Amino acid sequence: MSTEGKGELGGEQQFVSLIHDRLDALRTGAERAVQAGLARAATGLQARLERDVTVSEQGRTVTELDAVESGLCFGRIDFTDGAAHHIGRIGMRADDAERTPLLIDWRAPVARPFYLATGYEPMGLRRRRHITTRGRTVTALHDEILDLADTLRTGHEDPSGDAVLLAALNSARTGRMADIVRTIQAEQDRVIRAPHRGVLVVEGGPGTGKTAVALHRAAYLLYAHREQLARRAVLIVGPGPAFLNYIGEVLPSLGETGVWLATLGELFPGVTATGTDTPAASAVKGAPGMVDVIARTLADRQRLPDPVLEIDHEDHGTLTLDRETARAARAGARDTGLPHNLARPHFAFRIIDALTRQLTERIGGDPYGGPNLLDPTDVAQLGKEVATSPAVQQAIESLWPTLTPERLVADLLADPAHLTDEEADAVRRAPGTWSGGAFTPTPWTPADVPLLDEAAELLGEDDTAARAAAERERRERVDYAQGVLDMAYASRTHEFEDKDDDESEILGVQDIVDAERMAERHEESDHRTAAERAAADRTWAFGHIIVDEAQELSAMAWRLLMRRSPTRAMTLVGDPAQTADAAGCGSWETILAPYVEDRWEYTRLGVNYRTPVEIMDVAAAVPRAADPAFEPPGSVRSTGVRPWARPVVAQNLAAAVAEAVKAESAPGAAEGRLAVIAPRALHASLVALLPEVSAGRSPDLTSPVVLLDPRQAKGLEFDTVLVVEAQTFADSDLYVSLTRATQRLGLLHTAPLPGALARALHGEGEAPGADATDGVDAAGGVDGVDAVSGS
Ligand SMILES: Nc1ncnc2c1ncn2[C@@H]1O[C@H](COP(=O)(O)OP(=O)(O)OP(=O)(O)O)[C@@H](O)[C@H]1O
Repeated sequence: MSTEGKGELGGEQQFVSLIHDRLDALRTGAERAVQAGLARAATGLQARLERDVTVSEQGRTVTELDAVESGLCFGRIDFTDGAAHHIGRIGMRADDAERTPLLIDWRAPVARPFYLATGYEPMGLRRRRHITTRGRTVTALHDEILDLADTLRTGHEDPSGDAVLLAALNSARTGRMADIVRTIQAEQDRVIRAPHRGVLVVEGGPGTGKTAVALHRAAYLLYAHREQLARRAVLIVGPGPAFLNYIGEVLPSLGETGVWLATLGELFPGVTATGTDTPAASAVKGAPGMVDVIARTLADRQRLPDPVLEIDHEDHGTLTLDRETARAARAGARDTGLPHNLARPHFAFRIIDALTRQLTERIGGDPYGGPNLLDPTDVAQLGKEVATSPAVQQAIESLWPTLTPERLVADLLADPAHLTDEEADAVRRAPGTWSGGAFTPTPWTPADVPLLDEAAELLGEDDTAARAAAERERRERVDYAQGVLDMAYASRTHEFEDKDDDESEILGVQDIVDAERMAERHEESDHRTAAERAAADRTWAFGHIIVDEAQELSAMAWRLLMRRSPTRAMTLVGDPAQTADAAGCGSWETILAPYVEDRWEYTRLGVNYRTPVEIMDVAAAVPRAADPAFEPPGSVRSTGVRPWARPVVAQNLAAAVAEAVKAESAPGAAEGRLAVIAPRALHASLVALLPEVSAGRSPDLTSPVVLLDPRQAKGLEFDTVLVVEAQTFADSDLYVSLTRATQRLGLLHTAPLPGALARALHGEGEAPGADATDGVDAAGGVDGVDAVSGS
């Protein structure tokens, strides 16, 4: 056996320094281009356009290059045929004539053996190397020998092949999710690189990497289908603002900034959903029956006179509109099949026509039964007068009002019809409150957003005025562009003029671009990314949609998402055992059948990378109580630290939590971040005793101690978790809360814990202390050992 390890670290250091120099050069180039662009006085349309495009594109490049700096190169694969590639966050080429590849993008097909090769299936590899860096310094190498006949050794061998993975999993959390690009596991890689078309469902228990995989899949899809997806944008839907903050850095660290991360509550432009619903309200609002309820509420707004409507026409006295005439007009408008606001002119036309006939009859009617005395011009004039009469317009508005989605849904919630009494009571709410002469609208909730979207579909947007304005603007741009072209023609060079135009090979700008095209190009100079434009457009069709915690979405939410995904290119990740929302939609079959029937793929992730086995054994007792066959995903780690539980008397609860936080933050306990997960009703009292804590709707997760309610904890993770009053949590909330810790878990409770959980904590058969005692004293120190059971 020989060793080629001498100088291996030095060799890799040389390479890493080289690619960082190259990164610097690329960044400097982009920064200079931005500076030069900003300094350039661009007067013409074309020049302005070019300048703006350069500044925004190069600006984005600078941001992207900055973000991939850390851990730029993390791997190397050596093939048995002597070829070798370094793998990194982005692809880079040398600045030579051949543009020699330096660093291979982790998403490139050639990088795949880095993630998939095994001793059994080496995929042509002799060796896989993990390169660990701090800043620009190489600090460690871990080599796996995949060609068993290979006797060369480097001195950096990692026989188990999981040292880098375990180091990543054991490292202290930062409050921001990190990418897993260095250690993607084979089952995850297959999901990440699955075909872009169609619906892919990825199911897996807590900590199996569903979120990580979803994010890396977005980056992969953008790499593999850049042309298409950069234009149509990728949307990732996550459960809440705290979660989006938590995952916000992953995609930039992979060099991707063009993905829109949003909660359901953000998917209706112009509406910020800051309100919350009771579980009963969200269940009613999410049910599929709401489609019918909204449609019927809208139909109610298309009213009929009862029995007649008297219209006081300014010039011609009272006109009467009877129920039958209005009904015929309504039927005609409905028969157009157009949305409400677009069908309104059809209704109005029929009403105006009927009223004009009435007036024509009154003014020109022959009492002896002869033909009407008015000629067609008089009738047309009368029609005009009727149509422009404010009283007539008002009558039409009262029967077929122009509606906004906000108006329709607010009215529905204020006075819910077509629901059972119980459902109506659950959702009923005032549109707002008056105070000191000012009206404050009731905030929208996330469950309102799909209702607004549904209403918007039924209402349609009367965009006649907007389209006319857009056409006016376009004409102005064309005229301006024509002016620019005329000037360009007038100022063409003498040489050019000396030549016969037809034969000339020198093309002027007017030869290659006409005014229409130039105006279009100006319009294209909307420098927002596709993701930014998509965020502002309710009708945007996304190139791909990824839904995290997909099990939470209601039937109404799925309707909204499917509208945004006409091609049905979607990745849905979730875990039915963690379903918390009462409106959560049940099985994947139920969710997907209306949209794709059974044409969807299903895959499972089976390894838990987050929660050590000691914690998972306890957490699994919760779903197992309802389903004895329940099997959690197998944990990849064990810490030797058992979760603890401590009963406390109610009046001491906040003090006991503060004490536990202190003890769990002391040297010797886990480093990193600690979360207290407690019912919202306790937050005020806990905040009072935890001065350093970050709490609220979107707490700062990078703070050492964070206070969350169980719903906010969804998708997050911390080194240490303290669950307070677990016995009050719904099962799924409890399961989620218990599976958030990477190192240590403690429970504080003022009443007995659910039996199955207590037994798991205390060891089978041992009854927990049901009566609360003063836990602070009884705890006898929070050393990670259960003070109650004494285990
Ligand atoms: N291949 C991997 N390499 C390193 N870390 C990983 C890997 N896969 C997952 N992890 C880590 O495991 C933890 C759990 O991952 P993630 O949050 O994606 O799981 P999840 O399935 O979405 O969990 P939950 O459903 O409980 O929210 C994260 O810290 C993630 O970085």
